[in-house]
Amino acid sequence: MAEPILEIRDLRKTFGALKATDGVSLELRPGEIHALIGPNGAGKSTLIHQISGSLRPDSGSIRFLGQDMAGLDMAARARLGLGRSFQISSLAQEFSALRNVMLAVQARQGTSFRFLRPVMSDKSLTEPAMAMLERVGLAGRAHLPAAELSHGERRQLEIAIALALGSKAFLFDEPMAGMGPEGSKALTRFLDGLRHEAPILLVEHDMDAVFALADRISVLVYGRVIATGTVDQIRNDPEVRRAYLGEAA
Ligand SMILES: Nc1ncnc2c1ncn2[C@@H]1O[C@H](COP(=O)(O)OP(=O)(O)OP(=O)(O)O)[C@@H](O)[C@H]1O
Repeated sequence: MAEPILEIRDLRKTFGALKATDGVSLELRPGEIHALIGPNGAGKSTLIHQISGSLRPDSGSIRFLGQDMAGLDMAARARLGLGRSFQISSLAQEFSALRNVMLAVQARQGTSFRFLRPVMSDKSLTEPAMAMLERVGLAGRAHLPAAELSHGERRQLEIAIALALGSKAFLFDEPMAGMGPEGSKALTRFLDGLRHEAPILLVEHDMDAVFALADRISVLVYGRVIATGTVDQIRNDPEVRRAYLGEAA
């Protein structure tokens, strides 16, 4: 089997007496969407924060592309290709969608002396940025300020930025939240294709999206993974049904 892109071993994080992450191990493999589901407060976001580097684990290890992430901050992890779905507030709201993606292209190129040229006519930035916007279906909105985009369009823009940064794996924390049914369907189709570019660790409450997309699902309850398996295995797991899915699954 191919080497995992992301490998988490026995991760632990407590907040006072609360074991928010209680010995979690999981892997993200090339080409897969691995969904992380579980009830409110199970510790899904806490896990994502530890992987992205905004929260330090008490113990355990996180390896990305074979490298130990301990001691690396969020920016260093992003530079290595760990793409997080950004908080919407991190978009430069007054800048156009195109300009937002150009900033990411520029960050990846790490070029200097850029200031000698007018940025918006610099094709080495505009062309790749426009290509990313086309990929996520936002080319027609390229010149609108981020602030004027709809909720769903901002999500698409965040993904374009993650792509422009050259992400080798994506961490998405509830990308469907706040999307209408049409937006969710469109994003589901998009994520379906995105897995071939880079695998996705997907935290999501929308079970239709999870069941449509996931190659594997891990179920987190009280900070512990109680099951990992395919959609069918998880749907038919009696413990999962009891703890989370109920009889509706
Ligand atoms: N900074 C913090 N300090 C103290 N407790 C925290 C902190 N962050 C999270 N928690 C607690 O850790 C537990 C896990 O929270 P977390 O947000 O990771 O759950 P979740 O599975 O993402 O929930 P949801 O599905 O509602 O987003 C919760 O009991 C939460 O109250």
